[in-house]
Amino acid sequence: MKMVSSPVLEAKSLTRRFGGLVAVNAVCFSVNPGEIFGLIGPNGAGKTTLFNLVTGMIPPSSGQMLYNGTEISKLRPHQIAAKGIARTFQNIRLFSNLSVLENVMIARHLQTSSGLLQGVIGAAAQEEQTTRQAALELLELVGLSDRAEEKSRNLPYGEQRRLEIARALALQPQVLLLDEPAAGMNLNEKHQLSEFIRQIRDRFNLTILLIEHHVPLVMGLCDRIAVLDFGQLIAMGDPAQVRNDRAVIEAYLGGE
Ligand SMILES: Nc1ncnc2c1ncn2[C@@H]1O[C@H](COP(=O)(O)OP(=O)(O)OP(=O)(O)O)[C@@H](O)[C@H]1O
Repeated sequence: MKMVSSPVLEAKSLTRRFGGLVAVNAVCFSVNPGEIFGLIGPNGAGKTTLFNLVTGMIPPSSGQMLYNGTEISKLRPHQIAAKGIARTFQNIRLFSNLSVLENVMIARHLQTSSGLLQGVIGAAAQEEQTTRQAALELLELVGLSDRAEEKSRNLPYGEQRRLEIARALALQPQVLLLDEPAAGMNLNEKHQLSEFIRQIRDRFNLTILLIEHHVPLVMGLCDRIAVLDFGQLIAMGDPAQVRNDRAVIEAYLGGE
């Protein structure tokens, strides 16, 4: 008999209003362990709002978000991150004056027992060394180890995006949310990114949600795709199902 695993994430009629606008409207979906789950839709469809709901940046107006079967909708963003849901942002958010290595180490400190303060004052030298080593390994993984001492603001855009992913991975998440990870990348970089996302999924046993406008990347990478339009989920399925869905073609793909 085939084992059916329970979902890592489950949205139950998740709704978010901004005044009269329903940015996310009674959205239901679940994401299985190890899936790469894509979220697409026209500008303003509610994709980032949905990410903000999953990560606790904003509370839902109604509905629930479950993580491993437990409701997380009322938790603060740092509590949700500590539980194992990490993210990157559409507009890169790095500590621009800190080095590449420090950007990753700071995230990692949040996960270690003695915490940020002790790490900074060096009270836990052993742990500091471990944190540094782990951060360097992550930089190696994203191909940035030779930029470790550079201030992050000096990196080109594509490298800043990869640094953001390294920083999110430093939280040792179970779930990783990527908001337009390929934005601003050329075709070759997009290809590499796609391969990289698969690699980190396999290596860290991640479940990945990603928002992405580049349709070929989404279709080639994702196991399943959800399509939002005006806050509503208009389709969900594997890439072939979504590509051939009439409502999706009308709302989104037709304009590509
Ligand atoms: N804080 C806010 N206050 C008011 N309206 C908001 C807020 N955040 C988002 N919205 C509105 O909610 C709708 C959904 O926005 P959202 O950014 O989630 O869309 P999106 O699908 O991520 O778009 P894009 O692809 O352009 O990033 C839009 O109409 C937007 O203007």
